[in-house]
Amino acid sequence: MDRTHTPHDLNTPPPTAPGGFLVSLDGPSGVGKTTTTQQLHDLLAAAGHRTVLETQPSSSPIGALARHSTHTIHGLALTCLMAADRYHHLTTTLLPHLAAGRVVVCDRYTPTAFVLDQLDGAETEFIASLYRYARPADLFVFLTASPRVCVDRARSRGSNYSRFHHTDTRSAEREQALFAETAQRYQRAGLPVLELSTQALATQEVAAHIAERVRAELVARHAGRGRVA
Ligand SMILES: Nc1ncnc2c1ncn2[C@@H]1O[C@H](COP(=O)(O)OP(=O)(O)OP(=O)(O)O)[C@@H](O)[C@H]1O
Ligand SMILES: Cc1cn([C@H]2C[C@H](O)[C@@H](COP(=O)(O)O)O2)c(=O)[nH]c1=O
Repeated sequence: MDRTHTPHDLNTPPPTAPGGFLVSLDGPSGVGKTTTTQQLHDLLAAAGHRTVLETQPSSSPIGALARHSTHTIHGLALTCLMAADRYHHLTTTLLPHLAAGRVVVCDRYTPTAFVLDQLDGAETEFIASLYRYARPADLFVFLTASPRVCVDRARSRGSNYSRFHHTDTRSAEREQALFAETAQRYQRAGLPVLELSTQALATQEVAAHIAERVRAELVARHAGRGRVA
């Protein structure tokens, strides 16, 4: 890995991001998405990137409805509600940020749909066609940890308001398996995927690792080398 310009080199301007850069973080409940997203945002901003932090479901009225309705809305209705929020979020918020050249760090994106919508009965072909027009992320980060660790973290954090905030290991195992399948699906499709365990690394280290990959992708893009493998 090229370490000549780490995110901590505040004296060297970071590579710019014409067209913006979208990095999404997905993974099972309790794996550390929200914590890592915040730290990644802060790290990139400290390195001089124009960075915004976004979350899905979004903060719009559609997103608020989706986020707080997992106990009352099920199956395809929830799948479609999440898709409505995601497209609304894209057109009103994510795409304008990207057009302005910002680095957007997003807590959950389309990979979550492949997992949670499947858990609710949707077929993968249906989910794939639903998101045919969604701009892919420039880097899809999949955070991993053992189901036991995820359940323990979610339990100790509290505030488990959703039926997808699993507090039993069997559900967490199923969720973890679907995230692993989804990461493979994205890789097979040629999309840029980074799988990273949060089990052995402190949150700062996880965020630093992702920030380094973002920088490497931007450097490669800048140099006309396309993407980091
Ligand atoms: N790398 C880590 N090492 C140890 N603990 C962590 C790590 N990352 C997050 N945590 C802790 O795990 C708990 C869950 O983290 P967080 O809320 O960020 O997970 P999440 O993936 O966003 O969960 P959910 O999808 O359920 O909202 C928090 O108490 C957080 O402090
Ligand atoms: C993006 C997305 C989210 N959900 C559900 C999963 C959770 O219940 C909430 C998100 O809250 P968290 O604090 O990030 O865990 O929304 C969903 O069902 N489908 C989706 O695509």
